[in-house]
Amino acid sequence: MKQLRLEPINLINGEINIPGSKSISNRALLLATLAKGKTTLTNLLDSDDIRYMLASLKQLGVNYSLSEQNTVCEIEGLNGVINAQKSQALFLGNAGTAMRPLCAALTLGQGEFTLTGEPRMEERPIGDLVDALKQLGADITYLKNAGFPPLAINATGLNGGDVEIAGDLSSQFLTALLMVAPLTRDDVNIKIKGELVSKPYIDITIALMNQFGVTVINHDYQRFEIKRGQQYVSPGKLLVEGDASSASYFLAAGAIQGGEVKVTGVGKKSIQGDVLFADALEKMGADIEWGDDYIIARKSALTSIDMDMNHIPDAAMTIATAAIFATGTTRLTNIYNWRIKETDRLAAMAIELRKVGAEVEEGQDYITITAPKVINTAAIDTYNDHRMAMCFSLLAFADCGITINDPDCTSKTFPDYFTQFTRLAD
Ligand SMILES: O=C(O)C1=C[C@@H](OP(=O)(O)O)[C@@H](O)[C@H](O)C1
Ligand SMILES: C=C(OP(=O)(O)O)C(=O)O
Repeated sequence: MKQLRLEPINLINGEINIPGSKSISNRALLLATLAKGKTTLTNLLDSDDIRYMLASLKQLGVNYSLSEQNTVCEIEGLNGVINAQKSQALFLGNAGTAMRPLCAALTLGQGEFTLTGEPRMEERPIGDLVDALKQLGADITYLKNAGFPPLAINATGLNGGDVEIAGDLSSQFLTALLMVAPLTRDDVNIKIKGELVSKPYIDITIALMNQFGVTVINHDYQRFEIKRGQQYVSPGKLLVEGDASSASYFLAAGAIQGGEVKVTGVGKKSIQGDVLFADALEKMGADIEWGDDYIIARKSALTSIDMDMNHIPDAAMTIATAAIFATGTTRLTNIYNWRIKETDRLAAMAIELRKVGAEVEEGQDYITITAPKVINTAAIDTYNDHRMAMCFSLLAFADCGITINDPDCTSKTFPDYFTQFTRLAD
């Protein structure tokens, strides 16, 4: 296994233009496919999760061209649903933002499809989405375990109408349902069962649907209405914002060991909820400056926080490792769904934080972290989870440095993360 040794970093400084948002890239690719007209996406993310979406679209006959760096994509919209003459088997890695939306989108047209993924994808639930799509007439079969990929879809189009969907495991199910709703045969009225998690991701979905000309009426995240007869229309050009979750590592770095770090491509005008990570960091004592299109974090003494992190589950992992550099006990709550992401992140985080000497309490849906008096160096296991690798890079600010096992797992969302991180430390 490859290992990356990060020697102690005494100062981190400078500016980084954050690569495109994963959440926006994959949503925009799918909406551009369904839309009328040609869309040019700029600052598209070039990473595994986006490659799975792009490869699937190609296999489904969507015409697009990519620039040399894979960051500009011109897509010819289908002006409607995806149909396939012969059955198609799509492999979607471990990309939730490809698996869930494509599962829904493929039920809209005609054809036979199978959706498969990496072993971990087969442990990540999709039953709540499948149940909702079945209420609208979808024919979906589980090929291994009920409630989980791989799936077989026999598509004949979706009826509209009233539909209930559980919201308490993942917002991606609702995102997928919302995106297909305008292309069903009737109005769609969605009722959320249970408390919806990760709400800001629904705001991203609705904002992008708006940019493609479709209106969603949101009744306080409990009911959503989508009127029939709406059509996705290309906005022409669409600039993908920098990824706010990816920005979190650099902002935390600035707060712990700046100098100052400026992230560009994401700022106060962002549609991504993960920019609220900067507020959480500020609560810990960081000196934060906001611009329309940038955020700066400067070094300050950090103290612990006790915070509900349901709205920023991905960036919350960065707070967990930043807590090693804060006084007091940090408590991150309402994060049950960390357990069903790339790995069981609550278990993995607890094990790895203990390796560096932290006192950790792992609850079913929370974690508390007390920094050690002396931080130990360790070889951090990353569980094929890009965010485990990236958030533990902050341990390079300890006097003893850190070793990251399998650092290349960042390819899911940020292939050259460690090059960029160490560049700012030079
Ligand atoms: O819709 C999205 O783009 C995402 C939603 C979140 O998932 P959950 O809704 O499952 O928390 C987040 O963790 C994931 O990285 C991306
Ligand atoms: C949960 C994540 O990914 P996915 O889109 O596969 O759910 C993540 O990127 O942290």
